[in-house]
Amino acid sequence: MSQASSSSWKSFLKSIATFNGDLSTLTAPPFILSPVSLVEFSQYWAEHQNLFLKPNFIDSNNFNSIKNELTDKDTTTTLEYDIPTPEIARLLVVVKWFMSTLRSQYYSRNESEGTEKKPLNPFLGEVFTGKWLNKDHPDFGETVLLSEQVSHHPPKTAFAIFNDKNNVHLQGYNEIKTVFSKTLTLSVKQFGHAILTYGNHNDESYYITLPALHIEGILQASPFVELDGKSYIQSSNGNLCVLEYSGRGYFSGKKNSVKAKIYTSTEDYKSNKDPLYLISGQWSGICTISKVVPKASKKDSASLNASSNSSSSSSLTTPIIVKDVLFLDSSTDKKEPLIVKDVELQNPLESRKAWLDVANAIRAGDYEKIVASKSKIENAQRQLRKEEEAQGITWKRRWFVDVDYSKDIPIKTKSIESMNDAQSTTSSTTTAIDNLNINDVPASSPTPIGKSDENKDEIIFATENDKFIQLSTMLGSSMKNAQSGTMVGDKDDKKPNITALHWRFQRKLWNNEKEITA
Ligand SMILES: CCC(=O)OC[C@H](C)CC[C@H]1O[C@H]2C[C@H]3[C@@H]4CC=C5C[C@@H](O)CC[C@]5(C)[C@H]4CC[C@]3(C)[C@H]2[C@@H]1C
Repeated sequence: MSQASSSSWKSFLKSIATFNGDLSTLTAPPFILSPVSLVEFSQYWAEHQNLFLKPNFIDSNNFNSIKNELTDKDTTTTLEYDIPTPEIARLLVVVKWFMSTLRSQYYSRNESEGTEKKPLNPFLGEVFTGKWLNKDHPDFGETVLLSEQVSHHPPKTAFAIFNDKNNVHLQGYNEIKTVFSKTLTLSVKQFGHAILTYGNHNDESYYITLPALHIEGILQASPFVELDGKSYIQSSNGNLCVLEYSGRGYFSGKKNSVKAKIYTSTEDYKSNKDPLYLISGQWSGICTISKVVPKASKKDSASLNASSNSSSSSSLTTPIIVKDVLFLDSSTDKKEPLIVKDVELQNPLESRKAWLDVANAIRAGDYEKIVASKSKIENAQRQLRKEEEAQGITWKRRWFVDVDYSKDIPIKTKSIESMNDAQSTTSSTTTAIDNLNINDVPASSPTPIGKSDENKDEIIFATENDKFIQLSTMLGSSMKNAQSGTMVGDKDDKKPNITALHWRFQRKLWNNEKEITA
């Protein structure tokens, strides 16, 4: 009997009818449950270590060699035009890395288990750590992954991925809001973002917004993700990549379709100029790249039109797409395995140890045991919250703090600047925030608006040269807690009383960590 016609799936679909927005209230049948917790999903940001670290090795001496990697499988056809600058070469590889993460993030359960699955809902304070050893690439060195559930109501996961040998670090956080459509498609809006920094290139940074998505196929009990709308990669050197997603029936009629356009400035994008490159295909498979030869400027085309017949003038008004060559095949690009400690060596807060009984029950398809072992964890959490409430304290986040970017709250540069002076040469504020001691925020500072009830006392303030402020300003995107990719002036950006709190990694907290190792 197909799963779709099973009575358990039918009653599950009925329960969706009364869905209240909190996914954890839905008890899905065992076959759709994943034994993996959502806190593990942060690993999907860097499984392609070769692409994640490569921009670090691209500089003014070797940047044009990227062309040799943008070739067709027959390696005879390469991208015809030279890469214009090292910055564009690095952005092309950052885009290649980002597109490789999409297959990991949104397709890997389909690949390994046949369909999308419902992940375990992490408890507050749940952590997941691991390492990519990169043994085949001594020049890479190790990359560390830290992931922490910084909020349970609503669920928010913060992550930090760093490679000290090459001074490359990625940090970010994610929150989702979900709603079912009448056709039982689950629409998912993402909140949060990621910031990628290449320290060896003068802290060159990339602000990465998170795409919206929806889950199709729930009715047929074979769910899969489709990405929607646009997402952005804004570089601190001005270059920009805009990605646009669609499913079957849109641009190419294929599922998991994506079009990415590379611009040398956000202004070019906003004034509808031609992109430098067009990358298109499927984020779960093959994408090709083409050089876009810009339309002639109005003046040129007018003079040329005067001397040539009308047929050639049409060639001056539309960009010429020069030859598609292979950009990325995310289904074959090599993944580096993440090394995770054995469960016996894990702390009780570490995901695979905490969920061990539940994960085994899910793998055994033992419904009663799933319910019993899950409620044991949930009851223990409820008890913890009650005790904290009674003592008037809140759960202490381990490696992340909530930074307030509200413009209307004075940015406490004094105390932070004096902190910075003490640190001598730090340039980027992420370092300042990394080393900021959250007790240094003046007690007199007003409690910023709209604190979530789980983290009243962990707010620190942004400082003026914060990467997030710089990059959001370049992109023109909202710094508030609006859906990822919202632009300043959009409806969501103008909501009254909307907060501007974003989770930030504090390296000092990890350096002082005594109980948990990567
Ligand atoms: C709730 C109804 C239900 O259980 O239906 C079962 C179906 C499996 C569909 C619902 C689940 O689908 C999962 C897909 C998950 C997203 C996958 C990838 C990411 C990217 C990552 O960086 C952040 C998290 C995110 C957005 C996952 C969020 C949770 C999703 C939507 C799961 C759904 C519960």
